This record gives sequence, structure tokens and C-alpha cells, in this order.
Amino acid sequence: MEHSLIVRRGEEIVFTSNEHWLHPLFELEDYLKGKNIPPSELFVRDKIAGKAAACLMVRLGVTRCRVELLSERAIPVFRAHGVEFSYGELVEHIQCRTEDLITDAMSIDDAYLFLRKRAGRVQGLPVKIENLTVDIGRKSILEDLSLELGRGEQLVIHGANGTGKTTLLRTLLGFIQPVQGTIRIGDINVGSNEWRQNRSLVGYVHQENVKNTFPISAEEVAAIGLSERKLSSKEIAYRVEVAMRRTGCFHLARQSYHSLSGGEKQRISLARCLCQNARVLLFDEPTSFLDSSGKEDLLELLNELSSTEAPTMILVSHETAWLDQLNWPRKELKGGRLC
Ligand SMILES: Nc1ncnc2c1ncn2[C@@H]1O[C@H](COP(=O)(O)OP(=O)(O)OP(=O)(O)O)[C@@H](O)[C@H]1O
Repeated sequence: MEHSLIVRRGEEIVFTSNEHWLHPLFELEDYLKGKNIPPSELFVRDKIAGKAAACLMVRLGVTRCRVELLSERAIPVFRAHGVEFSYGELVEHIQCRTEDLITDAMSIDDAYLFLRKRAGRVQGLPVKIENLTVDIGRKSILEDLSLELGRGEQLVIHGANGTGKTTLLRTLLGFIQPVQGTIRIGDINVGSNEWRQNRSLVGYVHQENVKNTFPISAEEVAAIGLSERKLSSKEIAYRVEVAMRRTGCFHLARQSYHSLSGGEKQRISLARCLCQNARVLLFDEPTSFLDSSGKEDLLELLNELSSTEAPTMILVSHETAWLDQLNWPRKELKGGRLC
């Protein structure tokens, strides 16, 4: 078999790939997008497949396949989802760490999202903070703080008032210069020249307390992150509308931004981050002005974002009951460090 993946529809070869690991299956997913081909009409020949590849094939809707080197761990996945399969050689385990990381507790959708993150096929960028120390005036706020988040991971940071949560977010945005330590977003060092040219990679949904009377409409605020890009006015209008509809504030588009309530401004702030396609999203008390239905909408949107574009997200909040529903991993900021 000369290709790593060959896909037939009847007698016709419709797709081939020479990539390795799970990439051929992700390429197949891209190929099928926008094409009107029912995956059940496809016959997939894969060189090597383990549990991870089996989960991906199921997610793609593949119903028939042949695998030259098949891991025994793939078989229960195929059987549970009615995939007809044959193989050349069966082995107990293939040399792929990913296979060990797909647990039985994961649904196919969970496994799919996990594999997309591992393959770098999500919007989120990794965030790496090393030995960060930040002083404000003479006061030490963050001390030797380190944190690592993978692509598309989420984290809630909580802690008592004044422990430095906002300071940490503002340092991540490059607004505060640390005394010591580094922050990397993807391959870029925060504070570098390259960073200055790519600021829109990070979106900030902040506590809305700006008292400003500069005349500006809600839709103009939502479009702020697009100003440095060479986009047509049609493209800008489209992106703004999609983002404002997603955050439930499109009906406010033409209103003066400063006439809006705190909760409405928070929705617009989030729309601004979605418009700019931020790959890391920072939320500072995003529910502080939202009523109960606003909080529910935000929860739904964050869950949707986690399972679709999957930006990397860090959220600061005190809202315990709401955070319980959000169910993201948590760390406490205490004594200048995360624990
Ligand atoms: N511009 C500033 N000038 C002086 N002190 C500041 C400034 N900004 C923040 N601080 C101080 O730094 C400390 C950390 O503030 P920060 O706003 O980061 O805390 P926080 O954990 O976000 O608090 P909260 O939960 O109340 O929002 C506080 O003691 C605060 O008073």
C-alpha cells in the first residue's frame, strides 16, 4: 500500500494521503467538508490504526475500513459503533502514546476534541508562564509564578480580593512589565516586537467599568480588534454580525456603546474577542454584570467554544455556583503563586 490512507467511493479513489499519525484522517475530514458525500459510501484503507484512529473514523462517520496494522484496542471502538473492519496484522498495542491517553470514560466527541487539540487543529495556542514576578509600586503581587496550558485548554483562577488575579491577566496581555520571568503565547514572547504585531491573538473580556463618553456604537466596539487587518467592509460587517449574534447582542449594534448596561457591554466585549478570532481568551469576572439568563447564555457559549474553535481560555471569577456548572479545572492564586 503506497499511501498511508486511501479512500474509495465505489471503484473510484476519492482521497489519498501520505501524512503520518492521525493527520491523514484529519485531512480526510477537511476534504469531506462542503462535499455532499455520505461517509457511509466510503471505504477507508489505513496503514496503521489504533484506538485513536478508530475514534476519529467513527466521528467522521466511516462505516467500512481495512487496516494493515491494527491495534487490538481499536476493535471495541469499531464494534460498539457498527464499523465493518478487516486487517492485515493484529497487534496488542501500536507504538503511539496517544492511544494510551484515550480513556474508556471518554465519549467519541471527547476523544475527537482531545485528538484535535493534540493535532494542533484547534484555534487555541499554548500558554507558558515561567517564574513570573510582578511588583506594583513597592508591593510584590506575583512571585515566581509558573503555569502551562496546552492548546485549547481551559482554567479558572480564583482567590481572595487583591491577590493579583487581574494583575496576572494584564501581565499576560503585555500591559504590565514583569520584574522577572517570561510568558510565551504559542511561539511568541509577550512584550517582544513580534508580540506587538500580533496582539490580537489574545482577547480580553474585562470588568466593564470604563467611564468614557467618546461617541462610538456597539458594533464599532465589537469591530475594534479588526482595525489592523486588511479586511473589506463587507467581511468586517459579516464577522461583526456573526459574533454579535453569538453573544446575543446584535439588536444593540447601532446603539451608543456608553448608553448600554454593564451586562450588555460584557456581551459586546466578548463579541469583540470573537471577531478578532483571538486564540487565547482571558475573562475577568465575566458574569459580574450579567443577570441569570445572561449567565446561562455565557455558560452555553463557553461550552460551545470549548468544543468547536477551542481557544485557550483563562477565566477569573468568584461566582462559585456558576463555576460549578462550568466545570473547568481550577487553580487558586495565593501568596503570588498558583496552587
Ligand atoms: N495601579 C495600581 N496601583 C497600585 N496598586 C495596585 C494597582 N493595581 C493593582 N494594585 C494592587 O495590586 C493588588 C492586586 O490587585 P488585582 O486587581 O490584581 O487583584 P485581584 O485578585 O484581581 O482582586 P479582586 O478579586 O478584588 O478583583 C491589590 O492589592 C491592588 O490594590
